[in-house]
Amino acid sequence: MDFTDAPIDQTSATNLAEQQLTLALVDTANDRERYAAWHNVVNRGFYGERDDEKDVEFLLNAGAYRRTTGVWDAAEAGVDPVATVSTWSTPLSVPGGTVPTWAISAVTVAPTHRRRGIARNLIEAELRTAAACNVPVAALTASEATIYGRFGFAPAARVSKITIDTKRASWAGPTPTGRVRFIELDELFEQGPAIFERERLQHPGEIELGELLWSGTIDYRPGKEDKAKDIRAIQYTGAAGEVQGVAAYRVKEGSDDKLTASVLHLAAATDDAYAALWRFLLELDLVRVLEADLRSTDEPVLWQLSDVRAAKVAPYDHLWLRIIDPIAALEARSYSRPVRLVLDVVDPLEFAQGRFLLEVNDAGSASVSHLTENAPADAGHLALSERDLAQIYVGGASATALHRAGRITELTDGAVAHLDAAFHSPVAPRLGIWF
Ligand SMILES: CC(=O)SCCNC(=O)CCNC(=O)[C@H](O)C(C)(C)COP(=O)(O)OP(=O)(O)OC[C@H]1O[C@@H](n2cnc3c(N)ncnc32)[C@H](O)[C@@H]1OP(=O)(O)O
Repeated sequence: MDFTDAPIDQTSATNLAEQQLTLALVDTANDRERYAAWHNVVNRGFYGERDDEKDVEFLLNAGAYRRTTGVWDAAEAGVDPVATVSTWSTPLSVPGGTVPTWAISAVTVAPTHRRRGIARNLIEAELRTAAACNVPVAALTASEATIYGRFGFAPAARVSKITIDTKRASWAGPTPTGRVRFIELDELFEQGPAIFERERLQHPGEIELGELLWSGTIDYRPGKEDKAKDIRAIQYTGAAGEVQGVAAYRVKEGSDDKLTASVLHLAAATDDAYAALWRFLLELDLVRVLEADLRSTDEPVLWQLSDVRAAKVAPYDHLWLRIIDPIAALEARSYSRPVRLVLDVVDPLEFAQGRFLLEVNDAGSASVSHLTENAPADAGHLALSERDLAQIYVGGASATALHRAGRITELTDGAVAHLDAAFHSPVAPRLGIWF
């Protein structure tokens, strides 16, 4: 079953009906009024501005492919829902490939209806629907770190906010022979997704970028140029003239009167583009501070500065994952070491519950089976929660650290070290966008 065809989850629909609430999908192809209302409720939920006609036009074109779900209260007049959620299936980059993933976004519950279990019903419905569509992983970016652990999500990839004192550091990286030039925002809008797409597959933790997410990333929507007057865009082309990278930035006065260049996004499909775009930004005249958010925790630019202390790096949780089907999820990625491990996974919501034998061959491919009997004596053995599994899944967390934190239990000697060695990703996972 495709994610767009899946019906509304009956368990949550029944639960919500007890409060005279209706769980339903918005027909984005035919019901413009309801979609516009739904989106304005999302904006209100995140304290954003109301949409105008141009926004609705853009959002309908760029966002209609998603499952647009709302909750309506029979006691409320009009078409505004009291809760919203937007979901779609997307490939998530994992070491060695991608895994189909249920992306969850735009979760809001109106302040008039908060803490009545509406969000719980929405999220659990999405997990059940993803399972029914055979999508083994769910993903989200969280407004607050305290909400989603109870649903089995864990912070699987951290990102960094990097702040560079540009007067202290000069460029110490390579000098590519291609060219950096300014481009208009509509060119940036067109070129970005293809570059991002090439870059995405090199980084575990990234999801596919469509127009809607790209527009949010660069803070620009076609037809809304007036809102983006201060955004500048650049492009790097290689010696043969092919576009290899793009970046967008704003320069403004920071709190201490220093001109600050804030990078909205830098996408580089090659190391040359990466170096050329960072160098351009680092050498902007008059600018004293360069800041870039949603960067990797292992960003090469830190090793391209003459003074490493010129950069402050602040890491934080960003990509949250939830394992729905451990067999499909674990078989979708590759591993850094051959191992034979039994994982006893405890999951209060039962999606990932069970004993699994993970066998990784010399080529790093896994075969995973569900065990109903005792763990084989010749395999390493561990016990962990569904959240621990999600946290280590793309290589963004250390199993050793989770073991020392009292979360992963080692049932045979050395099993944690084997788990760590196998799950390690040479490229630090990251997610360079919000969704
Ligand atoms: C993926 C995303 O879209 S992230 C964006 C999340 N949305 C926002 O931050 C927008 C503003 N906030 C909201 O719209 C709402 O407060 C929501 C969506 C966070 C919560 O909606 P509610 O319907 O009030 O949540 P609900 O009543 O279902 O609570 C479910 C559980 O989460 C807990 N919870 C709800 N909100 C929060 C919170 N902000 N922080 C910590 N725990 C929370 C509840 O205590 C409850 O816990 P329990 O069931 O384990 O006892």
